[in-house]
Amino acid sequence: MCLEIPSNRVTALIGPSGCGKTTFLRCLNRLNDTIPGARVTGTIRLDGVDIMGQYIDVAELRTRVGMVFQKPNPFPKSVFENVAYGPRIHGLAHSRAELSVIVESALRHAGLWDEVKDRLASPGTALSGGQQQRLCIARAIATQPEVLLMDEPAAALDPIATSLIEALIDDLRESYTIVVVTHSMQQAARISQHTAFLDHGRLVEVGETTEIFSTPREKQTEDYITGKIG
Ligand SMILES: Nc1ncnc2c1ncn2[C@@H]1O[C@H](COP(=O)(O)OP(=O)(O)OP(=O)(O)O)[C@@H](O)[C@H]1O
Repeated sequence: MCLEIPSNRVTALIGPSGCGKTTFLRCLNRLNDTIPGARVTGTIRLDGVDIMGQYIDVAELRTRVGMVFQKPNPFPKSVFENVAYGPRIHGLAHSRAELSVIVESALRHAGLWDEVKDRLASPGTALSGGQQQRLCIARAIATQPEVLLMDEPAAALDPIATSLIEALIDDLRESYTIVVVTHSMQQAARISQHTAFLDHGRLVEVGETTEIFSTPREKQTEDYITGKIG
């Protein structure tokens, strides 16, 4: 079965615990390459090009396909440096002034600028959990990726910080293609337009979110969304 991830939309990956959502997400920017014994079959194409191909530059792939993890993981550096790091190592800025413009723009886009503009030199780890996660999103978008992968990005946050992240995901899809793993079906229904249901390492069904939740085609999907399994 083929999963097409449409651009400028949010695709949610749902399914019972342990069904392989995170593993699948990590295939999309080849993060599983680092796991001994991991083996990938099938084909994953980004803009028509097989990302498992031998000529793919994995570091470049990861700038095109950024990632945000469940637990906010800012670098032990200042707020500014957290966001500046990627653009600097990829040579996206030619001067400190250009770098500042990129950092401000990423922080604005992540909905964090007003809260941190007076503390850019403070450690990123001193921010609240929700702010740290938005900092990680700013860090991910600072290199202008095409795709943003998010692995349960709000799972470690309180309800207010969660709703800020959900609103942000909705804003970001204008500029990025987003794939989100979520444990919460309510969250998938709120934030995504496209949903894929996985079970036991297999893609069972994929479609418009409204259809998956109202009229699933597969019994397995129906059992999951009605709470009979999972
Ligand atoms: N297609 C697959 N083939 C073989 N093993 C797999 C496959 N997908 C996942 N696994 C293994 O199953 C386990 C659970 O996978 P994973 O963490 O990706 O699931 P998950 O759906 O994200 O779980 P959770 O919802 O609990 O976070 C891992 O040990 C992973 O290596």
